[in-house]
Amino acid sequence: MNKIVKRIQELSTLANLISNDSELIQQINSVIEVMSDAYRNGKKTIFCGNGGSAAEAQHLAAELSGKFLLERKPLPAEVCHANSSFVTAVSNDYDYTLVYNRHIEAFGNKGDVLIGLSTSGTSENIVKAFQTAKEKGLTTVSFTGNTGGLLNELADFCIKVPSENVPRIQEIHLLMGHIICEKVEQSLFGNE
Ligand SMILES: O=C(CO)[C@@H](O)[C@H](O)[C@H](O)[C@H](O)COP(=O)(O)O
Ligand SMILES: [Zn+2]
Repeated sequence: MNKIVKRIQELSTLANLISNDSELIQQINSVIEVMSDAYRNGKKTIFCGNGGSAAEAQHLAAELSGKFLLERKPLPAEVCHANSSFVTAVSNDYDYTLVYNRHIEAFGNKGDVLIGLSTSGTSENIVKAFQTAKEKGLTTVSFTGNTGGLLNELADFCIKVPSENVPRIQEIHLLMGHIICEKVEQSLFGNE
């Protein structure tokens, strides 16, 4: 089969699989409720990820804090890697695995929601951030691949994409993130 067609079909097969996964759909619904409640209580969302998942994290944060589908007020959302001076200083003076953890120490507050995107679920900087987030009373949500890795046990909600294919998992993460942004926006501003 043509490689291009094969890749497209991998994604559509995976999307089809999760569209029939009632447990996963229920988890997405729970995350929408948790985030909407957090915003109603004046809290924020913090996203984190590495590599392509860092780009997805900041993409989703911008949908909330900038603009998505509705005309409405901005919702506070940020990523752990946006300040390059902070990232380089903490990496240089301490360790890269502590960067996101330190961001949560500095900016995470009880009732905020931390969303970590990690295909393996084992990225050490995300794991450490989740440990600190738990101690500080944030609600933790992970988007992972099929096993959930270490984040499966650590996160309050671990949404596992049933695949080991890193780019396809990331593409589904973005789909789920977009759905969550749409529904949170709808739940907070839908009747305005
Ligand atoms: O975008 C990609 C692969 O599609 C890469 O940049 C990928 O995100 C990086 O290798 C990450 O470091 C992988 O981390 P994780 O998903 O295991 O947490
Ligand atoms: Zn990529």
